Amino acid sequence: MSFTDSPAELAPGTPVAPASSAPRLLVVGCGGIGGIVAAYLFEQGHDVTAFTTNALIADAINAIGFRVRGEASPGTVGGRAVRELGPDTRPFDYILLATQPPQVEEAARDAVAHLAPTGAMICLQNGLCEERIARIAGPERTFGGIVAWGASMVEPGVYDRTSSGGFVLGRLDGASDPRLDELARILEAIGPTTVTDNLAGARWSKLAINCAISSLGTVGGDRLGVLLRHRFVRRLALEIMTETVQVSRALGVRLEKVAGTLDLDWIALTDAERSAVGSPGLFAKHALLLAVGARFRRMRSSMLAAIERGRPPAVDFLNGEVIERGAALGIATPINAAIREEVLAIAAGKRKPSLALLRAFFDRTRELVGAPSSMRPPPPATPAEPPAAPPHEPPAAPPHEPPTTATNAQADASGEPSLPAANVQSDLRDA
Ligand SMILES: NC(=O)C1=CN([C@@H]2O[C@H](COP(=O)(O)OP(=O)(O)OC[C@H]3O[C@@H](n4cnc5c(N)ncnc54)[C@H](OP(=O)(O)O)[C@@H]3O)[C@@H](O)[C@H]2O)C=CC1
Ligand SMILES: CC(C)(CO)C(=O)C(=O)O
Repeated sequence: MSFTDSPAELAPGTPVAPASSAPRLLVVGCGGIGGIVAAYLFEQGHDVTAFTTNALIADAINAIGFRVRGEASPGTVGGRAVRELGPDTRPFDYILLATQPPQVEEAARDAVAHLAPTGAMICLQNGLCEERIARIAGPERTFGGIVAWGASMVEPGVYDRTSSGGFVLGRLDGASDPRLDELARILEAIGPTTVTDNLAGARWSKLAINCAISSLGTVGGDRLGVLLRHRFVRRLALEIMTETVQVSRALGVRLEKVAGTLDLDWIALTDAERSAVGSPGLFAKHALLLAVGARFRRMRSSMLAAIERGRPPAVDFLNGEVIERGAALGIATPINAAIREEVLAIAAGKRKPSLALLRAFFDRTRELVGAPSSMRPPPPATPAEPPAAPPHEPPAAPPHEPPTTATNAQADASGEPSLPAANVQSDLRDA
């Protein structure tokens, strides 16, 4: 592939082929995701440049390298981070955008001059950012890259991979593209990577998860495992995901399973489940979320991390998208709207994230959903459950046992405290 000095947008439908020589890769943003992606790419010997606007991060990486720990970690990887890209920089074939959503358009505008005419920018952001980037780089040069694993930057240049998982790549128009296949082969070193012809379906499924997990994680101020042990948190997650699924269905989106297993269409609450408690279906959904919480227990909301670093939260790119698109379609999204307000209050310093704050949020929002509270007072064997209890009791628990996956909560490779099976059983009662 030959590079030109003035990369330009491709006309729609222009056939493109991957670079015939080793592709040049640029990672923009060296926080949790970008730092780990860059570390793996350096480790694999790719032609990669890591770019950050943050001097502390660049200095730490340039002094010691990328220090990665956690799931399948490569350890410390030598590599450099730059804070400037000179005009003579050779164009890149793939620019992986790894900023938070509020900064992604600015980052793309700054980087687009360095994108090869036949290259592509990859949105690693949660939300629906591809549409924004396509306006900057052109739809032919915009790929979605759904990140199905978790990461945190614990200090500049020090990264914690909080779960395994890979990527789902795709184009907005769903077309096949040899560049997607090439990129998938490159990213496979980080985790299993698939190419989808239904990017919208995969994006909306991930959006439903982030609207719940990232926002509840921000208000609750803790890791996923701790939060999802609480029935009221799972109930909120189900309500937020249900609203999101309803909007996506109205938009005609065919939802994809997340990581090939988590089926958002199935997990969305039925009308009966929204207003009643104690059905076997609801019990199974709680069991699934409990299993997800056990499997991904170390995940921590990147939105909470951004707020802690004094950055704006991505909530308008997550719940905000659902609220806005729902309003245009006449679909009510009261819990998404309420959690957005709560996140903004935290970002403004008016509230501090905590489990008690999340519990108060749950109690306050019961009237919005018109559903009876499904929470009975915590059983004595579950000390983690907060004391505030709704006044009335739910119907008796369904008779059957939760799926075995829920009790797998004890299996733990990370050294994090695990959830005893007895607690899982009692916690699932009265789902
Ligand atoms: N963390 C996770 O587990 C997951 C995250 N994601 C998505 O990945 C994205 C990144 O998340 P994460 O890595 O955790 O976020 P971080 O906040 O840890 O990292 C983002 C980094 O981008 C830097 N940055 C901001 N603007 C620019 C710019 N214009 N050019 C270069 N760098 C810039 C920030 O600098 P500074 O440090 O100065 O703020 C920060 O270091 C998010 O959009 C999130 O939606 C998806 C799945 C999982
Ligand atoms: C890892 C997860 C799901 C946790 O909220 C996430 O995507 C994020 O924080 O951005």
